[in-house]
Amino acid sequence: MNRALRYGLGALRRRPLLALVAWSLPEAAPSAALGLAMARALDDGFLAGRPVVGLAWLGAVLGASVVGAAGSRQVYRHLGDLVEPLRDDLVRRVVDGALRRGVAGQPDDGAVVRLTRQVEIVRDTFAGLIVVVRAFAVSVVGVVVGLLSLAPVLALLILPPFAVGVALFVATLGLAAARQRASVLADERLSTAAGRVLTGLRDVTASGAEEHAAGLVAGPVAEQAAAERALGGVAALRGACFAVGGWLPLVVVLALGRWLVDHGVSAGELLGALTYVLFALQPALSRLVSGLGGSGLRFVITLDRVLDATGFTRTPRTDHPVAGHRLEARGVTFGYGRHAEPVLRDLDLVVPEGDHLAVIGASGIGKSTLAGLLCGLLRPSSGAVLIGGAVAGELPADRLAGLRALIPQEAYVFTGTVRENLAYLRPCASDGQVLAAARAVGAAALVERLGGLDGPVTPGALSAGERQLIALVRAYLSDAPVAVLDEATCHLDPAAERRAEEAFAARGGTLVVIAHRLSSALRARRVLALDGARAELYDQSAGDIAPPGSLYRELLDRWGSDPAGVARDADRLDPGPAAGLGHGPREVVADRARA
Ligand SMILES: Nc1ncnc2c1ncn2[C@@H]1O[C@H](COP(=O)(O)OP(=O)(O)OP(=O)(O)O)[C@@H](O)[C@H]1O
Repeated sequence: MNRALRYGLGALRRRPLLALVAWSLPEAAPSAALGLAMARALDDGFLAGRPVVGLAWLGAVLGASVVGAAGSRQVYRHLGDLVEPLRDDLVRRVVDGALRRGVAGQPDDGAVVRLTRQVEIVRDTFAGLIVVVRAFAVSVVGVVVGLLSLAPVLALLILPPFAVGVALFVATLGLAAARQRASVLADERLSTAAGRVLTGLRDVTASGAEEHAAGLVAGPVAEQAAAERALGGVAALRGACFAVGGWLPLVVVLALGRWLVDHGVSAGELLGALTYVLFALQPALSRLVSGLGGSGLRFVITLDRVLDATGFTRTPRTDHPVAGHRLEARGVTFGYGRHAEPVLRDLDLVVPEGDHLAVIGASGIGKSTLAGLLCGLLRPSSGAVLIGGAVAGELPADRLAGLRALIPQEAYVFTGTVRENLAYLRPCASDGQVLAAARAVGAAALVERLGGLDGPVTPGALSAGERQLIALVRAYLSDAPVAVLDEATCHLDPAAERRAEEAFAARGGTLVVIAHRLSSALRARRVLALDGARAELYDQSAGDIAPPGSLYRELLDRWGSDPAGVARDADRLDPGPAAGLGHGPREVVADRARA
């Protein structure tokens, strides 16, 4: 099935769909009543010399219309519940795709245009499609019920040719979509070719290159003309389908009129049957043909383009089987941009549940990149990153957020109360839980200084270290079993850093620390050392501390180790050029938080 259609069908939520179907049923009443009331009005009323009875039957159509209108009113209320989730999902994909490309060094300047134009087109055409298909189904159900109540023989004469017409039309849709797409592409090619020639018109005239210029656009013009002719052929095919489905039933009933009357079908029933064809089936088929042929094709083609632009491969499943929170990188290679040198190459790593892993290496070696990959924010160029056995980058955002909390170097703090900032990832946390988290991480004094949980937070008035403390409490408090600290304590003094890290280690779950100081690495159970070419893993709990010649040993020797975990700024992990590992020491701001 076409990708866009599959996506559209996948976006239909069961509950709003059922509500829509339920409220559509009353709408079938006018279609069902139409022919039936005509037949009775003629047979029992006007032909029987009882005009009042005839008028009463006609009045019944009005009554049925009121019932149908009440249903329609509800239908439009529920339409939004069906359409808006599709729009939200597309907006999320477009933004997600644009951000991913931006992060990967391929900024997407057209994202906003796609967001505002193409997504809105998809939303509108999707709604139009639902309305058209639903109205068609409602009319057909009404007519089938009406015809069967009127005279089953009439149903046998009318419904088969109608069904053939509909089937033929549906069969042409694939061809129509292909030709419509070809026409759009031909149109784009022509615009490009004409644009090039027209912008150089002065030069073309000056150099007498009219013929050459005409030759440049002649091909695209011919292509566009052929595409339009092909579309004309599709329109003719549609006309033929309508003739079969809309007019053939009428001809059949008229042609067999005499025979029908001889076999007991009354004049009123004949009139009723013709009414069904002319006033219910024909309009329904006509709306379906123009609706599917117009907004339906527009929906498929525009949605296809949006999905292409967002790098869509398949609808994210909401039932990803996540078992636990073990992190795993399998042969991961990642580079920022298709032609950029990979930052990480063929990395294999398993972080079991409950592990405390420190990642060390020179500045710019790829530690933050690894953190982004493990957290599902970046997708590997090749290989896979798994969380709990599920591909991290394919997990829905809310699922991912429930599994891991990433605290970056630049802490995000927003204007609001202290409570809002601290409990952002767990809004239902009690005051006691929030304060306990603040105490554990070492932010109790900061909370007090800010005026308690109801005190105001003004981001600009906080130091970098204070902002980090707030972000740390926020992540500590979250339910996510995996915490990834990406130099999240670099603005704290060593003692404050130690307290925060120890709190996270004691919190339960997995802790990954992109280490800023050797003391951080020494606290971890395992250490992953990166140097671009190598990735070495050491198990400190097994006494496997930095064997001679190892990367880790190199760092320890150069800066001096602190096995007792006594923090000093001298142990920061930013080797200078002398180390042959990095790009020079960065300024480390020892921002002693007022904790
Ligand atoms: N968005 C990006 N686009 C292009 N290149 C990037 C991007 N982010 C990082 N890089 C490059 O990728 C490499 C690895 O960067 P990364 O931030 O992962 O290193 P790091 O080890 O965390 O460094 P630091 O310790 O300085 O934070 C660097 O050369 C960096 O310049």
